[in-house]
Amino acid sequence: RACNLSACSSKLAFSQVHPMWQEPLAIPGGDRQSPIDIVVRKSVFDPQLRPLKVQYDPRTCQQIWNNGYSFLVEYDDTTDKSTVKGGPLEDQFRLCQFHFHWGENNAWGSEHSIDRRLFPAELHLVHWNSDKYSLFEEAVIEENGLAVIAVFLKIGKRHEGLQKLVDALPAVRHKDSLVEFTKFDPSCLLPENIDDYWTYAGSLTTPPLTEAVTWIVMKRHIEVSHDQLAVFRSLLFTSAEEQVQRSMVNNFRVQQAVKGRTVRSSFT
Ligand SMILES: NS(=O)(=O)c1ccc(NCc2ccco2)c([N+](=O)[O-])c1
Ligand SMILES: [Zn+2]
Repeated sequence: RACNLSACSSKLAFSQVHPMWQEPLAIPGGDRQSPIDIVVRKSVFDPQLRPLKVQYDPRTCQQIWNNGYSFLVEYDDTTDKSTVKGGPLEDQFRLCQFHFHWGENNAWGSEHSIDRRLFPAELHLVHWNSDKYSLFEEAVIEENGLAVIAVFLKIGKRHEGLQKLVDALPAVRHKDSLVEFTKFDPSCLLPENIDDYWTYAGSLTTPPLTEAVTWIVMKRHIEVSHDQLAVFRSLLFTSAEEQVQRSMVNNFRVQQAVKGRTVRSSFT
């Protein structure tokens, strides 16, 4: 075991962090890109925003895989068992996956920021409009196709619910690795209060960057321990076959221009 590890460590020459991907020159539309900095004093309270209604069934949880950008926990979205509605949403949206973005240290890592404050990591719960479309792939190109709930992570006490996920990560260390992962209820990753949020019209933050997302950014963060987040950083961008392994860190996109958009708040 020890000798294998030493052979393994000599093979893994860790290079410095590369930009995750080249920002494309032409972006579809380009006037509602994500992520953004949310300037609190410029956000507009909208009393018509209703409370979010989140209904997740842990039995729809299927697998975890490393797609070379992040690790994704994927849900069975062939029925309306795990959904979100209300809030800024006119329709019902089905949960298809959740993933995170994080930094190489605790000073940064989130994609959105609040008055320029960055967090060490950010959770994205991705849903697609199942009232209007029949597949995620159809919804991802429509302007009202997706709804992503974003939750900031702060370093603090250990998050008991997250630990089951953290324990599964070594099995998906390399890009394209996948393991079965079941009976995980992602509502344990939501803050107690989900009534206070900001919402704005934006895009996917990785290719294809389509402007299909109603963003719902939670005002309240959740806490995870330093050690739990360190396991996220033990993942790799690279597949097992690649000579040079690169740590999966700083997998966030640079912030984009607000371009006249209004960020609404559900609270005063
Ligand atoms: N950081 S995010 O929540 O905006 C985001 C980004 C990309 C994708 N997917 C990339 C994609 C879509 C179609 C083909 O490939 C997803 N997602 O799939 O949930 C979410
Ligand atoms: Zn994301």
